[in-house]
Amino acid sequence: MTALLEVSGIAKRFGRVVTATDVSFHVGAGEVLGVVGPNGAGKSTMLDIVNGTQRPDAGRVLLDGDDVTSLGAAGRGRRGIGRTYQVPRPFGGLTVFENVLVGATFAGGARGRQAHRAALDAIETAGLTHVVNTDAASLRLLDRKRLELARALATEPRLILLDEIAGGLTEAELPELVALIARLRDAGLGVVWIEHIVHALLQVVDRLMCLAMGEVVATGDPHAVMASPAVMEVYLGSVAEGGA
Ligand SMILES: Nc1ncnc2c1ncn2[C@@H]1O[C@H](COP(=O)(O)OP(=O)(O)OP(=O)(O)O)[C@@H](O)[C@H]1O
Repeated sequence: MTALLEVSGIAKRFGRVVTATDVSFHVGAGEVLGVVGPNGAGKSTMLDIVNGTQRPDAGRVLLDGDDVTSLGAAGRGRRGIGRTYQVPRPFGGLTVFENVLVGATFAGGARGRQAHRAALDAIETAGLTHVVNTDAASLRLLDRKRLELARALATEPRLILLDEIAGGLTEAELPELVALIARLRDAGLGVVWIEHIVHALLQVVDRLMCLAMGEVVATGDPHAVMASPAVMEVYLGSVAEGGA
């Protein structure tokens, strides 16, 4: 069966910094792949390569079996790849609705009533209806995270890439976000979720991949991956060095 996303043999370097060496993984529709790894492992760069904001030096990105490696971010957005960023940057001075409408229109390519409908659906799915007309600049962090998600959902993606969306949330706020991601998965989206808060990831991911220094250290059953000697070494090593 063709995976929703198939990434194969990706290599990428920035000057002398190697951020990916032969990285391969796949994600199905209705599946959540968690991605862990120390700071600088190449996790965000991998999302950049999947959504087309960075070009790999080698390797291919297939969406539903179609090679999209040569498409830019806009083209991939229209093919169904949505993305959130580590640091939410809503347009201050615009309401939540206006921010999401921008996502639906410019990233999603929708117009008029269709864009309006996509924005409202995304706002409802992300749990932002109560602040739909609030200035985005005044949102608390959890709602800014939801807004980041709603802007991506407004493009009506089939695959959504989440970059540390739980970062900075309180323990009390995490279950809401985890439940929201589970709902996306249950609605049939493929999800790739990079996160340092491993216990949140483990509540929802179907498979886990650990990256370190641009290489896949382990991938598979989430608990087995976290317990594997290679991953323990990555984490104990990075703890010993004062990292993540
Ligand atoms: N545009 C760029 N130009 C030069 N170096 C870059 C660029 N983007 C990323 N890098 C480098 O590539 C390496 C991997 O960065 P990346 O952000 O992908 O790691 P990460 O695993 O997401 O880290 P973190 O968990 O801290 O977000 C780092 O050494 C980073 O400095």
